[in-house]
Amino acid sequence: MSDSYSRNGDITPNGTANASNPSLVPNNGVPSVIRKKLMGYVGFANLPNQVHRKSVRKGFQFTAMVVGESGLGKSTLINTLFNTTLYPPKEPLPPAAERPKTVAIESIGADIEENGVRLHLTVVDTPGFGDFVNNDDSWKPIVENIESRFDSYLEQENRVNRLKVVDNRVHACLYFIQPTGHSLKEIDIEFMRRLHTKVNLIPVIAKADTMTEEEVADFKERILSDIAHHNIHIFQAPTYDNEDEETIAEAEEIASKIPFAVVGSDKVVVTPDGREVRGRAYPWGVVEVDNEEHCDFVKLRQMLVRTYMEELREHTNDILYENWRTEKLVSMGVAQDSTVFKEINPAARMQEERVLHEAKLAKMEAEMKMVFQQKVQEKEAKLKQSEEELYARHKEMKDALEKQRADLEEKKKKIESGRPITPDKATTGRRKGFLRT
Ligand SMILES: Nc1nc2c(ncn2[C@@H]2O[C@H](COP(=O)(O)OP(=O)(O)OP(=O)(O)O)[C@@H](O)[C@H]2O)c(=O)[nH]1
Repeated sequence: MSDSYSRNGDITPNGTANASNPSLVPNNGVPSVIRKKLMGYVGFANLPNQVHRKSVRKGFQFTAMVVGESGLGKSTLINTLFNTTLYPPKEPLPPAAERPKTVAIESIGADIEENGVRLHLTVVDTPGFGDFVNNDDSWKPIVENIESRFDSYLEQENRVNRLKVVDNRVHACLYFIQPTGHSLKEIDIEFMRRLHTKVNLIPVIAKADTMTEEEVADFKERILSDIAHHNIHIFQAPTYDNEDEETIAEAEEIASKIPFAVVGSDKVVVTPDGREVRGRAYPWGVVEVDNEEHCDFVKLRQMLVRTYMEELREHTNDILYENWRTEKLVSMGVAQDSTVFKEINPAARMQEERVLHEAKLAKMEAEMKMVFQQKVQEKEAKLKQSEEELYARHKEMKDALEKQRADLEEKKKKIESGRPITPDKATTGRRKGFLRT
């Protein structure tokens, strides 16, 4: 079967491979992707359906946090977003003196189902935020709550049995900005600055029906410039290279509406032309929640629920939680083992190989030096020994000559004094040799 394919999967007329395939050109040693066309149905096109079936069976967990001053319409918007009365109608607020003096954190959980898909939704409310005379530390209990959720996840990850990990981490934080029409307040900036590395921030302009279209546009511009000025990172809908134009256009359109100017209402009203819509009725007309010309509610729902809920969960897990976890473990003195990354980082691997090679060369050089020194020492020792031997022989010969000279001196003296010279035993004695001949 494979004989009739080229490496890029094109079937050539004569059944041979297409050698001019650019995908085979080595790319700095990194193997290129080889594309294959199939001759028949294999079955992996069903993978998305498998994932879908499994996910539907398991259901989904999503935790959204709502932060903003009292009365900005947080509960109403959550009810409107998930089309349910998650928050029952509220009692009027007690007098200021009787209200708690700190920001409280309250969660409401609900299992909701749409077309057979189950979602366990948790909404974390933060009553009291921004409601005090001094709101300097309003962000603190919220950061602590987000971090304690990370802590609980880390603790579950570190357990021996990790089969039942419950993800209570906050996946998105809707931050409600008061529709003042000016720019961000100190408390807004402080909150976003403290939270943007820990949670996916989605800023919304509350009760946008209280402003005109132009006021909303100007306000958005000022908010965005404040956000950019303070280097605050807000969640952006991601786009991928291989996505179709429609998806990219949708992501761009959603991004263009941030901060979302929203209107919330869980009531159905009748429009002048007789339609029943979710909205707010005014003497001058009806503001429709689900009408994109009236507000950005639809785009917010698209971002939070319809299109990017999974991206929000993924970004929380892969980036925000991962960064927090790294910082936490480093602060606890747990060091990162860099060798873990050597397989996935070719540059680091090459560097490591170079260091090893250099070390090997240095070792060889040291060994050669040692052998050389040893040989020199041996040669020196031999030379010294033969020098000593020569010296000894020289001394011996010198002594012998001295003795000979002394003997001759004595003979000479005797001759001069007229005494007969006693022949030397060695020279006068009869030699056996003479007698025999
Ligand atoms: N004009 C207008 N009013 C709204 C909007 N959303 C909610 N409201 C009204 O504002 C009031 C407060 O709304 P809530 O949803 O209770 O506000 P909240 O932010 O949850 O208030 P707290 O629970 O006190 O923090 C209610 O009377 C709502 O009907 C909106 O988009 N526009």
